[in-house]
Order: sequence, then C-alpha cells, then structure tokens
Amino acid sequence: MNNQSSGPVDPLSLERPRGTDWPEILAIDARAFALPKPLPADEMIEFRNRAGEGDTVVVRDTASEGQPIVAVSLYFPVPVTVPGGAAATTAGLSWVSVSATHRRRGLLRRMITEQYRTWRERDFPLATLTASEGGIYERFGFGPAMFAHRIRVEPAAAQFRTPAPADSRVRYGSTEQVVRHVPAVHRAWAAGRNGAITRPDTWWPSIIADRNFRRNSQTSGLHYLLHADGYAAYRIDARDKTAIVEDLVYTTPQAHTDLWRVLTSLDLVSAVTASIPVDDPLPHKLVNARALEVQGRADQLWVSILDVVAALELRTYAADGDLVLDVTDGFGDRAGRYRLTVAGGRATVTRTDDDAQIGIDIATLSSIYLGGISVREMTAADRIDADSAAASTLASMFAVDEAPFAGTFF
Ligand SMILES: CC(=O)SCCNC(=O)CCNC(=O)[C@H](O)C(C)(C)COP(=O)(O)OP(=O)(O)OC[C@H]1O[C@@H](n2cnc3c(N)ncnc32)[C@H](O)[C@@H]1OP(=O)(O)O
Repeated sequence: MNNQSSGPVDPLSLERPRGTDWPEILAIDARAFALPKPLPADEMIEFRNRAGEGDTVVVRDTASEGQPIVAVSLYFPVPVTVPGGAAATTAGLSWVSVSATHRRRGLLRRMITEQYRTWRERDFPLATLTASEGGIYERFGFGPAMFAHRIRVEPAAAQFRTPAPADSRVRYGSTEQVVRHVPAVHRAWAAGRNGAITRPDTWWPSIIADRNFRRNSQTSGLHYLLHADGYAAYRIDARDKTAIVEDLVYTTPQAHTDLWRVLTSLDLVSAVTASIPVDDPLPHKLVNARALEVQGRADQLWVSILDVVAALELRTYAADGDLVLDVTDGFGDRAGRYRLTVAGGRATVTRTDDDAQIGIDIATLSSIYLGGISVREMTAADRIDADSAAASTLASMFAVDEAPFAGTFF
C-alpha cells in the first residue's frame, strides 16, 4: 500500500502498524485528544487485543527521523441492537488521530477510505463511531443516530411519587459480585434496548478494573449498586460533591426506580449527574419533574449504513409499505435505487431501476435508521425529498417505540 508514482515520492505512506509502533500510536492519540498522558501499558495490551479484532492503519512520514507515525485510525467489531432486537455487528471506528503537524492534508480521508474498503470487503452492514466534533463525519456517510440527555438531579428536591419500599432491594457490590452480576445484566439490558452496544466479554476486565487514568485525583473509583434486575455504577467528584453516574442499566421498571431512589438519596451529595436516554421515564416518576434538570443534549452513536440491503433488512418496521428510495452517496459505493417492501414488519430490499418516491442521502438514511431522528424532522429540515404521502408512509414505517441509546462510549 506504499505510494508509488512516477512523480516525486510521497513521504507519507499508509501502512498497517508494526508491533513496536504501539507506544508511538498511544503518544499520537494522547496528543491529538489533548490527554494529560497516554494509556498505561496494561490498558494498552487490552486495547491492542480489541484493535486486533478489526484493523488499524497508520500513516508513516518516511522523511521524519524522530516520530514517524503521524496518523492512526482503527476499528473493531461493536455489536449494536437494532429495532426489533437483532444484534448488528458494526465496524466501530475509533482512535482517529492526525498529528497537529500534518492536519488538513487529507490523511483522515486517506485512512477512512482504506477502512471503508475493508468494511465492505468484510461485509459489515453498518459502521459506527462516537464523534469528537459534529462537523467531520457526514462527508463520509455517517449521521448522528441517537442523542442522550445530560441531567443533574438534586437529591434534596427529588421525591418519588411512589413511597419507598421497606427494603431498597439494592446493595453495594463487592468486586466478585460485580464480576458475576454486572456483565450479565448489561448483556440482558443491551439485547432489549434499541441502539444499545453489547460490550464484548473482552471489554469488561478493563471497565471493572477502573484504572486511575479514567479519572482525576479528586474523583473516586466506581461504586457499584446492584439490583437483581440491574445495576448502577457511579463515582464521587470530591471537588463539588457530585455523584457521576457512569452506567445505569435495568431490565425491569422496578429496578430503574429502585436504583434511582438510592442514587437520589445519597447523603452529603450536592447533585447526581448522568447521561440518560431522551425518553427516560425518571422525570415522570418524580413529584416535581423540575428536580431533574436537562443540562444538555449530546449526540451519542453515529451510524453509517454500509450495505443498504443488509442493514434495512436487519431491523423491523412499525408499518407495512412499499417505497423506492433513491440513495445518494458522495463518498462510497452505496448510491442507487432500492425498493423497500415491508410486510408484517419485516423488510425485503432489492435494487431497482423503478422511479423513486424518496430522495435521501446515505448519512440521512443512517440518521433515521434507529429512529433517533424521525423522518418527520428530516423531512422538515429538507433532508428528505418526498411528497407528503410518501413521507408519511416512510415515517410510519421507521417509527420506533423506544429512543435508541448506546450506553457505551468507545
Ligand atoms: C471516531 C473518532 O475517533 S472521532 C475523533 C477524531 N479525532 C480528533 O478529534 C482528534 C483531533 N483531531 C485530529 O486528529 C484531526 O484534526 C482530524 C482527525 C479530526 C482530521 O484529520 P485531517 O487529516 O486534518 O483531516 P483531512 O485533511 O483528511 O480532512 C478530511 C475532510 O474533513 C474535513 N475536516 C477535517 N477536520 C475537520 C473538523 N475538525 N471539522 C470539520 N471538518 C473537518 C476537512 O476539511 C476535509 O474535508 P473535505 O475532504 O471534504 O474537503
């Protein structure tokens, strides 16, 4: 894959990394993401194993003597639940870093072009990522596919409508209990939640180890609250006495109530902060919904549909219908007309030359795929070209019962 041309030799060469490159890759990443220090060595080994399940590309500046690696991009398989409950193995793009000395010279584009080629070769239906900035990835066919509310609850003001049970049914867990309970209950939660990432078994040791680099010196390690049907993991920031909820998963509404009830009764804590689904029932369980303040809305997972036929056939639909979509794609090979026929909630998708009722680009289709942005919103924003009857059919088909929520950053 070295660049070979008859003109001047391009010193920037796109390659797979050598084993000895990893410390430099970590250093590049730390600089690019403005981190205080690179990932520690034990974490690096786990991360390399994760990256080993996908593919990593680097750009080497062969003219540089000091630190020749100037860019890195990698992906690994990330399982995501789609509407209807199927688990899609997505290509999770991560660690995209270009050295400040080499920015805006097309290195990101070169790396993603190569990653895209691999994804298509390996038949991934979807690619996913969590974005550092909102303006970068649409040009490559990614769209924001779900949002989370950043919330702040003041324990003193949060009173539940239902009385507290005599026993909270929640206990702090020992490490052994956490290892036994948490991955299993998370897996059960993710299997039933639209848009959720199922964390592969290999991710858990690092999450549970909760090594120091994940927090600053004023922030505690994770405290796990365990419930038969869920768990919450939070840490305390000693500077402002807030409890930061990192995970709250549940498979029954009772577990959601029981866990939040304990979290909002922490003494000497000024506020509890969390990132929750946009349709989380918590505010409606409180006597005064304003005890919960939504401080912001952030995009969570970005999705790019790689294989239109496979992706659209993977999810289920809320209404039957028959539409031809004219999909445009300014980056890859996904453009074309696709007939989407839904019967009994399941889709059959075929390429066609028939006239289209819907004009849509691949990033917009990716944004509506999980239902995190509605067809109505995208039509109103002029991102979908359709008459009102076709737009209404598409909206009914793509409607979801539950807002997508990934629950994991990668
Ligand atoms: C999934 C993830 O890992 S998200 C993390 C992304 N990484 C970071 O944010 C770390 C810090 N930033 C960086 O390392 C780099 O600035 C990157 C990776 C964002 C961009 O790398 P570059 O090599 O400079 O990008 P490149 O020159 O290939 O640009 C590709 C296109 O993206 C555009 N672009 C690049 N950076 C940005 C940006 N921050 N905002 C908007 N557009 C951008 C370019 O204008 C270019 O557009 P075009 O090809 O349509 O004309």
